[in-house]
Amino acid sequence: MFFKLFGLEDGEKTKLSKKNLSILFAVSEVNGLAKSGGLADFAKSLTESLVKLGQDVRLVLPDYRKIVDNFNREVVLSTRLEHWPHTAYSVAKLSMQGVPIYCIRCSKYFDRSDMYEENNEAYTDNGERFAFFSAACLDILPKLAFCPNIVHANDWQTGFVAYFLKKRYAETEYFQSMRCVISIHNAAFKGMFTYEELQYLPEFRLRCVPEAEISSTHVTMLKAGIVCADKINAVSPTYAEELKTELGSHGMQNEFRSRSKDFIGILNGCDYSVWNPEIDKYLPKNYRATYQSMSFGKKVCKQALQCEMGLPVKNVAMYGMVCRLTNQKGLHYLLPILDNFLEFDVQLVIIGVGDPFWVDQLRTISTLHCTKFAFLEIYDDRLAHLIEAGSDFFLMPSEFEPCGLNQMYSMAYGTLPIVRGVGGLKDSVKNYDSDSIEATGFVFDKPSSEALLVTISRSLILYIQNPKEIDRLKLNAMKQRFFWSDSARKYIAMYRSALSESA
Ligand SMILES: Nc1ncnc2c1ncn2[C@@H]1O[C@H](COP(=O)(O)OP(=O)(O)O[C@H]2O[C@H](CO)[C@@H](O)[C@H](O)[C@H]2O)[C@@H](O)[C@H]1O
Repeated sequence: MFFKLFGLEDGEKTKLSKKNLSILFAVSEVNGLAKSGGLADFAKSLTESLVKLGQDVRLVLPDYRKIVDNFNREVVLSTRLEHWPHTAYSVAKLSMQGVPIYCIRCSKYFDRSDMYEENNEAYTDNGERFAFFSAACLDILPKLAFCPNIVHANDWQTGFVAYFLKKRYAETEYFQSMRCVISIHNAAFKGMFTYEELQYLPEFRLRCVPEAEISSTHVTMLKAGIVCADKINAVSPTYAEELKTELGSHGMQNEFRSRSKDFIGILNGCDYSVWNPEIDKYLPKNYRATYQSMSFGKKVCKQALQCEMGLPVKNVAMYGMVCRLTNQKGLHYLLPILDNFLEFDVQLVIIGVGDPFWVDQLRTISTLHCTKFAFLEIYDDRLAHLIEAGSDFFLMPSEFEPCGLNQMYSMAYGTLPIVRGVGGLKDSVKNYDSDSIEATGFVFDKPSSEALLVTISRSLILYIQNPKEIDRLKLNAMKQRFFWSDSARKYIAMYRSALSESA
């Protein structure tokens, strides 16, 4: 079926399937080393799944200061980038769960407190930093004698990988059989810079790079990736469709539409070795998908969550939310109705870091409703797991959501997601109002606070009036499976189609 998706015939499928692929996976964060959000989960889980399916995958990321040095890292290369006058760099190699990882070590760019920003201000030289990283991703290949079939770029930070492969290395034999794919995790972040900021790149000195240009003064790294990659995917089928529309494309509908033949959606998976209430080391009580185990386990976890967040320990509907505090996550739908919502007999827990505008408001409202609403400005893995387990409902009223992972994590923990029907949320949550038998959560469509309030109220009424039905839905949700191995197979099909079409 996946081969059909890309128009390959069965004969070709057999021929191509015989050989495992080698893949360089270029990404700006990976869970376990450096994480700011879902991109890091994606990088770790997909590369591990590809390795389990027999592919030779090597990951490359910047060697940030925050990467803790408890791996046995070996420096395998010390070199410098041609055309990049002052920047010597080295490559430290480590291995995580069977995936070799090359860390690009360049103190000028990456030995800083954080990855992209400090005190909510993006680093002013991010263009230079990630242009350098993208160039280094390819520069290391002949020097390390690794000649992958596929270079897999992710989001704007590695958009120039595709550009360099297509342009800078077009005539270089070593690179000629390599093909590039790019995954779009969030097209709202485009990596927009002036030509001025990219003057280290000889190609940009004449200020005429149509592949990346969006005006006479500015370029975006994401556009370069979309224009130059052989294949493109968004992280859910619905987001792939949204990206071709004016409303959902973050202003890039023309670029996405012009590549529609090479553009598909592949839904992310859920890593059940990490997000599984049966084995989760962060929970005070583990549980599985049977009525007794789930209701007792979730009750203990709810009490632990209430204690930890300073809320009264009582049997009450618990709503949870864990996210980066940005406009994307729909806080502008939630905040106007919070006072109303908190008049009900409910509790709400939110943790997140991000925009001070949202932090201040959440803090103020939580002080006013301190017996019902706890907010912590914190990034904390353990608490994220406890919220998933101890809540009855998980809020994701996103403005847009390329895929979303927390709704999948919620379902695994028997916590019903309340989501807006966009992107991957639409593709992964079955709405109670559309199919009450198969339902795994609640979905609303209208981008409004009222629509969210109606849906939350509906979930609460069901919780109070028909707790057995809620438990049935929770068990439904726990039995859902979004395997990374399924996603990985679709990526392999995309890689093969990139290779076969250009062969
Ligand atoms: N305060 C906190 N404490 C602990 N953990 C926290 C946290 N805030 C966030 N996280 C964690 O960060 C991850 C967030 O993942 P998401 O996919 O929901 O969103 P994100 O928008 O970052 O990712 C983008 O990329 C991914 C991957 O493709 C897409 O699914 C998504 O739609 C797209 O926006 C989860 O693992 C979550 O638990």
